[in-house]
Amino acid sequence: MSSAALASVGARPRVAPGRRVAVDARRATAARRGVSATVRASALNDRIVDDANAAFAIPGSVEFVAGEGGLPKCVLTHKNGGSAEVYLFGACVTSWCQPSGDDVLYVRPDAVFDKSKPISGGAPLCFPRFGPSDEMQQHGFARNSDWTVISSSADPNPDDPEPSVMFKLRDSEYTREMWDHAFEATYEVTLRRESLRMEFSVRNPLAEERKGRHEDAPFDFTAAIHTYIEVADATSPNVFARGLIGKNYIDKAIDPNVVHPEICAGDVVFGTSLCDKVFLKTEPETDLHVGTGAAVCVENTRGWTDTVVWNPHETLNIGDAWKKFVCVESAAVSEKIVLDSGKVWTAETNMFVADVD
Ligand SMILES: O=P(O)(O)OC[C@H]1O[C@@H](O)[C@H](O)[C@@H](O)[C@@H]1O
Repeated sequence: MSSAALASVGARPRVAPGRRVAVDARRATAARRGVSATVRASALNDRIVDDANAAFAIPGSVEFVAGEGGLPKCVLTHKNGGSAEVYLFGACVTSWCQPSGDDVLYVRPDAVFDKSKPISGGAPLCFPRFGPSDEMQQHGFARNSDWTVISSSADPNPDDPEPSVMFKLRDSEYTREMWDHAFEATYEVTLRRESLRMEFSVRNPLAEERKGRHEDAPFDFTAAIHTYIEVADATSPNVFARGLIGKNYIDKAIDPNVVHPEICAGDVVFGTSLCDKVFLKTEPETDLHVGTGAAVCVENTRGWTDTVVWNPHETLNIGDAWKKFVCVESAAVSEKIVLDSGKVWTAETNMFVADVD
């Protein structure tokens, strides 16, 4: 060790031995608390998995297991070998596998499964705000909340069941701190032979159902299913989104508050810079050609009005992983949805894979 280094070690402020012990003791207590909080969280997760299995498991079709970080997730399995996985945290679909085992969805390498932030990947649900907001976190609190399971089924045909699970989220102290409205949201995910169906509903309950909580009043919201789709290489000319020509779009990479949207003149390609485009009043179907001779078709069969296409390019700290996905998002953002008391708004997305070569 050089004398300069020795001098700097010696120059450290001295801590009185008693104080050091106190600090160490506090650290040890905090560490013990951390450990017992982790143990408690893990016991709670196990109980949620057990309870969900007891109430909603359907052998061979619907099962609940501990996923990444021990978080509870639902696994839907189709007789044809396909499967889908949905975390109760955020009601986030993180996987949709074809019978071949290929996953259509993409989970980012920086995704964490400890509830410190939404799951970054799969198909996070954005509600009651899409994008940044003064009232709450980006894309709303739904993807940051624990949803509960309320039903499952494997109807309609026992010989060809379509496994399905439904989740519910209601207002809580946490949500009302940001958005002071009573609401009930449900989200149903169904694995069909050829497709994945996601139905999202929001209900504004009547005051009489919530004694003393609130008065009948409308609320407004925006929403989206923020689907990450895996692609071969986003920089390839064979990777593009089709179905948006002639639609007005807001280029958020340039100005999210633009007044006069541009008109889409061709397929949407990626690779040169951030792509963050909100296409307004779109047709039901947008096809993402993923560069393998297949396209993932995102069909907004009900409710959704708009389509967002996002590829971050190098704006995230995820190395080259930005080349592995493109988001095609079913959205209701061009006009806020206004929902009166007693009314329900429903939107449905159906995804399927098509050969394009
Ligand atoms: O990192 P987040 O919060 O999941 O958001 C990712 C992106 O989501 C897209 O839907 C938005 O259009 C982008 O502006 C945003 O950056």
